[in-house]
Amino acid sequence: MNTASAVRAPRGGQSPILSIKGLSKRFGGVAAVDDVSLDVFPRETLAIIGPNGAGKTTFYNLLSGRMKPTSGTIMFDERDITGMPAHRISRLGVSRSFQINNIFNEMTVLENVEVAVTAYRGDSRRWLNLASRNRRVRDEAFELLARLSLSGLADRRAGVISYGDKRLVEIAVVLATRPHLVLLDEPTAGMTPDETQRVMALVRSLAADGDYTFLVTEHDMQVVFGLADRILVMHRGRRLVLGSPQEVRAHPDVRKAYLGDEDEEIAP
Ligand SMILES: Nc1ncnc2c1ncn2[C@@H]1O[C@H](COP(=O)(O)OP(=O)(O)OP(=O)(O)O)[C@@H](O)[C@H]1O
Repeated sequence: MNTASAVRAPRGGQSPILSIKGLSKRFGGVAAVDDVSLDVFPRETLAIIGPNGAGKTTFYNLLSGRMKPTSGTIMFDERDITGMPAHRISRLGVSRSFQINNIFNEMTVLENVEVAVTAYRGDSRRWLNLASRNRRVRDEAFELLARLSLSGLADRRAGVISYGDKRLVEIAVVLATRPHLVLLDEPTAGMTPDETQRVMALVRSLAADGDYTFLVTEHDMQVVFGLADRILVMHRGRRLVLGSPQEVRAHPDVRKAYLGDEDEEIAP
């Protein structure tokens, strides 16, 4: 059981940070996302699960602006972001990490984070001279690396660090854009058990201390049940069940439609 969920579960009266109504995306005859409505509350961690083809990736593509929905609305922080281009959504505070590593292998770990900090800042610090601007970017990048226990790797070339560390650097790059809503795409895929534990501890501590709301797609049920305050189960594009880990684990439709009869898969 996720003990943090009792503290961070959405409270009555709290405004959602993300409010989705009747969201659909069709590809010809296929409804990849089919009339999904959902509220996500500040500082909760919501896992999105479902079998292959359930619509998880398409759902992320709609939220991050990579695809425009066929119908429905997406409100983020009380602003309508439906169909907005990805760069504008990212500027508003929605950031997405990808399953595939997208950091620069030839640069050091620190430089990778500095690039992200600089890109986020744009020209907002034009008034500073170059030296102090660089120093501030470096300080912020160092701070992020420390937060993720990556300081020891700051001067290593990103191409030579372990796969698990690369994924953590990627999370640092995502956080450098100062998001409020973070979309994590299979954050522990391909990781060793130790690396998986590190990522889980990191997400838990960021969710507990920081001003972050996480959506997490993940196939590893131990990770899902270990991290999530609530779980959305998708099936054939539709919202099948939304509830606490306990509710989802006990729900007969989840076992039938998603997990089949393989009970051990849902019991972490
Ligand atoms: N660009 C596209 N063109 C046509 N069909 C698509 C496209 N993208 C997704 N689909 C279809 O939409 C459905 C949902 O796919 P999606 O990739 O969103 O599912 P998923 O839950 O992310 O699956 P997985 O766990 O395998 O990544 C599938 O039937 C898929 O074939």
